[in-house]
Amino acid sequence: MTEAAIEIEGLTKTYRATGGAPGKTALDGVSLRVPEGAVFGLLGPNGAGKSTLINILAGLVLKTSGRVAIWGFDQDVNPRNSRAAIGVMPQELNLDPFFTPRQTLEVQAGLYGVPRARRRSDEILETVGLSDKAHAYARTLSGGMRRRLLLAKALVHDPQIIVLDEPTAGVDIELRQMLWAEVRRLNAAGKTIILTTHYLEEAEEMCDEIAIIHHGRVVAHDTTPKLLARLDAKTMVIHPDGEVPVLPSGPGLEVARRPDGAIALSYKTSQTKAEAVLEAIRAAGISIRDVRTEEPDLEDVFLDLTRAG
Ligand SMILES: Nc1ncnc2c1ncn2[C@@H]1O[C@H](COP(=O)(O)OP(=O)(O)OP(=O)(O)O)[C@@H](O)[C@H]1O
Repeated sequence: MTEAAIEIEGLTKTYRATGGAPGKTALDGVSLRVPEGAVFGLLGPNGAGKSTLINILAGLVLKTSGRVAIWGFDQDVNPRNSRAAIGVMPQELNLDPFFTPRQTLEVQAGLYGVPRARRRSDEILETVGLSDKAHAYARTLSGGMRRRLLLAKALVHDPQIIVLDEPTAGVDIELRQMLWAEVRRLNAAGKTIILTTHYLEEAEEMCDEIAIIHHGRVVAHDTTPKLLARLDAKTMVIHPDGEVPVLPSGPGLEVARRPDGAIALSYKTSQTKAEAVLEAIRAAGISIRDVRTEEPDLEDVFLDLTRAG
């Protein structure tokens, strides 16, 4: 088994009641292991507890109970080392408006105790495409540029683990591509990546492993292919040659007409073989002009797990 980049055991967080608002349990016994070198997706509906979890990892929110170890360092025993091993690109675009990108990175490097000789501010600005803005005030940067700068900030102390909290929410295609290319590059260089996203297609494409959080609990955690295999559902879509007065039928088959004239036959791959589906089509006297299959995607898995409640 690969080493764990992050190990979380029985993590809970209850925000205290304030000014009339009741207390809120945002994390309710979360246990997770993020393997070294993974691109790990943290998914969940709004309010599921993702930001709370990330903020605890980043040392910005205090947990109520449980254990968190980052790069082998227990947060309670070794807070400095565990903080040094992780860099977080937050969701909010909060930057000091009077610092230039270069100053921002230098200040961040100072906070993390990176010696001058080992600072790479110019190189990092180049990587995120901000070299020409190195000396512009942060308040003059566009939203996309601020996001690039936040990523740059997360990289300053060269952490082993990089957390990106919804990095591509509301960004244009060019920036999204740059961010994903950067994630791939960092991962190829050996970094462990944790990201939250609302774009399930992206999680499906980018992540080796995915955990789905719902109401502060982990409701699923698996490799992406295994998570997708869970639904065990397939749909065969055929375009018939000619009229189809009677739809095919058979055990375990759900059959429907589509508006474009296609016929969709859904079945569970564990119970029904494709051959049996084809047999049902032939038995109904249908000749097939065209056929394709549809498999469930992450969105189906996600909805299946989070729909109830
Ligand atoms: N500082 C706080 N005080 C009280 N409750 C909070 C606080 N921060 C978050 N919560 C509550 O904890 C729960 C989890 O919030 P969190 O922000 O972690 O969810 P999330 O999964 O990141 O959601 P989103 O995708 O919308 O960012 C929510 O019910 C939220 O209202």
